[in-house]
Amino acid sequence: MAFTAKILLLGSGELGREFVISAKRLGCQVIACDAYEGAPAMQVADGFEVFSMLDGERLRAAIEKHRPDFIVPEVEAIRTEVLAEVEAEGFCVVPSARATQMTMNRDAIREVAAVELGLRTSRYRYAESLDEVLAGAEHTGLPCVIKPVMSSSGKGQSTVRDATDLEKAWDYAVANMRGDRKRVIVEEFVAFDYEITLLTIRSREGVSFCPPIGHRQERGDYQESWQPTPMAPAAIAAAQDMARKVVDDLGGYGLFGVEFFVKGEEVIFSELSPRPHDTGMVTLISQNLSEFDLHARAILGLPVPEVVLHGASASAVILADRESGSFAYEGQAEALATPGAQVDLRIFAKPVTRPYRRMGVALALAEDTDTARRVAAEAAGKVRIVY
Ligand SMILES: Nc1ncnc2c1ncn2[C@@H]1O[C@H](COP(=O)(O)OP(=O)(O)OP(=O)(O)O)[C@@H](O)[C@H]1O
Ligand SMILES: NCC(=O)N[C@@H]1O[C@H](COP(=O)([O-])[O-])[C@@H](O)[C@H]1O
Ligand SMILES: [Mg+2]
Repeated sequence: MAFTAKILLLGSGELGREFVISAKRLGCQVIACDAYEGAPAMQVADGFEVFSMLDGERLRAAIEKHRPDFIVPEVEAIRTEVLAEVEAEGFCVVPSARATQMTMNRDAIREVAAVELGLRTSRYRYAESLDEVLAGAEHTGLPCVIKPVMSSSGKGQSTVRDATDLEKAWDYAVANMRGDRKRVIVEEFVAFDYEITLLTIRSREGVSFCPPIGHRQERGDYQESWQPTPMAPAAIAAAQDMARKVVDDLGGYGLFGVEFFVKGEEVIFSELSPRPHDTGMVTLISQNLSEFDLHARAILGLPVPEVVLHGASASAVILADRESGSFAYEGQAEALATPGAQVDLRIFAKPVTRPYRRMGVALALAEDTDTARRVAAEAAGKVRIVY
């Protein structure tokens, strides 16, 4: 078979699944990798490999076995030293080995953003012991947010309002971190008016942006997102300016999800993913090209036209509430018939459930954002996981 390019996907969750579909539509061959068999992206890929992305030897072996044209990270926690090595040997790491290295560790990207690029961020300190956590909280003040330097989707993250809870937050962060560095970031709690993800595309043609995505998080994990979200022109311009600086610094081609907090006139940089973002799943219904299509185009060196919004849209998550390896879905018909908007579903077909694990999303396209949010949430609520 003649493929346009061979892609090795590192991480095979729901974001990878949609990326595989986009890349395969453009004629790519995709080998999907993750730590467990039957991962969402593996189900739609040409081949798969099962190993931990943090296992450097297995990672290198997979790269040497498949010799892909593009290595596309889909998760944060990867043995990025191997990516730097293979990039030096001539492999193409998306968007760049440096981008994956910097964003995997909150301390690394924070230094780039706050120190090298001088972007506005929350006050912060790093800590490697309880004593350093206490000192960090002195510096940031309370409430503060404590996060392992390596984690995602809010894992190991907590907001501390009372100094007596700092020890619990430190223990929780250490118990839930990824990788082997016992280090946390202590951040000033930003009482923002709202937060956004600015999907930023860096391609051969330059840097471009999708309309800002608003979202709501619980336990550090996204619950619903919507697009567009009302934002003062000056605030959009400030966010775009910061996003451009960061992606130009990180380099390479692809789509990035750049996260900001907005408080009054102030736009505060939080962090970014050098890949499609979970809150960006709303683009599966809102845009002419989804964030996954845009990532694929930027990587492959194909034209990235201006994004056209179909209308006000929203996504809402479908979460599991317990551990199980035997379950089914019900209520899809009712969900898809929710009145007031065009509704769609993505069920990720993950093989097992866990409390709060994201199993699917409902999508809605409506007259206005409030309606889209309401319908998406209602539709998500109608999909039941029966154990
Ligand atoms: N300093 C802060 N002040 C106020 N809220 C915060 C702060 N840091 C994080 N949050 C809240 O927690 C959410 C998750 O934080 P963050 O994006 O840093 O975690 P994450 O684990 O990297 O999540 P993901 O991988 O899903 O992006 C933010 O979107 C925000 O709602
Ligand atoms: N915020 C990052 C994010 O949303 N990542 C997405 O979640 C998957 C892991 O899900 P799991 O924990 O249910 O296996 C990842 O593979 C990716 O698609
Ligand atoms: Mg985040």
